Amino acid sequence: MVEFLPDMICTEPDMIAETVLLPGDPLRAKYIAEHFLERPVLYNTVRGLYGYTGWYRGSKVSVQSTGMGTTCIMECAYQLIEKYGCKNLIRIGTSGSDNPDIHVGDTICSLASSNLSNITVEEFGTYDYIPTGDFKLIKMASETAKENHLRLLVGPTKCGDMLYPETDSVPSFFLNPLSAYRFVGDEMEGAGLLVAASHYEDVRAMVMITCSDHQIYGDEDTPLALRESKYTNMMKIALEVAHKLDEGGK
Ligand SMILES: O=P(O)(O)O[C@H]1O[C@H](CO)[C@@H](O)[C@H]1O
Ligand SMILES: O=c1cc[nH]c(=O)[nH]1
Repeated sequence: MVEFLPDMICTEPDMIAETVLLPGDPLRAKYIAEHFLERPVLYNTVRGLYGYTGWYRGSKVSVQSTGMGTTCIMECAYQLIEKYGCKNLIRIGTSGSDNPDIHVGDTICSLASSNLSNITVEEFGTYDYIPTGDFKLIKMASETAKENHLRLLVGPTKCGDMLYPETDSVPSFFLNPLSAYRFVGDEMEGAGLLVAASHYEDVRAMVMITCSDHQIYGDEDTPLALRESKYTNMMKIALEVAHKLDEGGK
């Protein structure tokens, strides 16, 4: 077993389920545990990264908050996989978007996470590695959304280290050309999770996000206080996928 210091997740070996939902925000983890899970147990409070395990429709499911950024989610993913044997990692985050076809509240599933963060440069050098979501999980999410009459948009997303890039401090070539590629969402952890999971043959990962604010339709933005609780469609789809995986992936 690889030893990680400092630990981000400290609990007993069998406390965490094979399928883990991963919101960045610890209070979103708390909301899901309190509103969707039966008999939830808080198993982690290290660094305020709440982690809960409970039962959803008879299936054991965990919800572990990751904090913000690719480094945090990668460390969480490695610890979940190496120390706790987790197999299915599903991010459930929030995002911005500069795509005119996307609106605040839309639920998105990332096909591939185009990476503006330094993590892949460090690992792959000039080799253009493209972090992609697991096909089986994406297919399950897509079918689950359809079965439940929920809208789910599947497409490429962007992952960067800056939440609010300031136009006066970032060169315009960094910002503008990318908006022409019609990424469906823009967040800060997706590529980290997909790269971390790609190191393990038997681990699957998927990135789901809900658009919480929009670069074109700024008047639609979700108030901060509602960002823990508002994205229930994404939560339901992810929990149903976790349940299906527990039932044998049907
Ligand atoms: O809502 P979460 O999951 O934290 O995700 C998004 O929200 C944070 C920025 O507000 C970043 O972590 C971004 O990726
Ligand atoms: O990463 C994020 C998350 C929410 N909204 C954004 O604009 N970016």
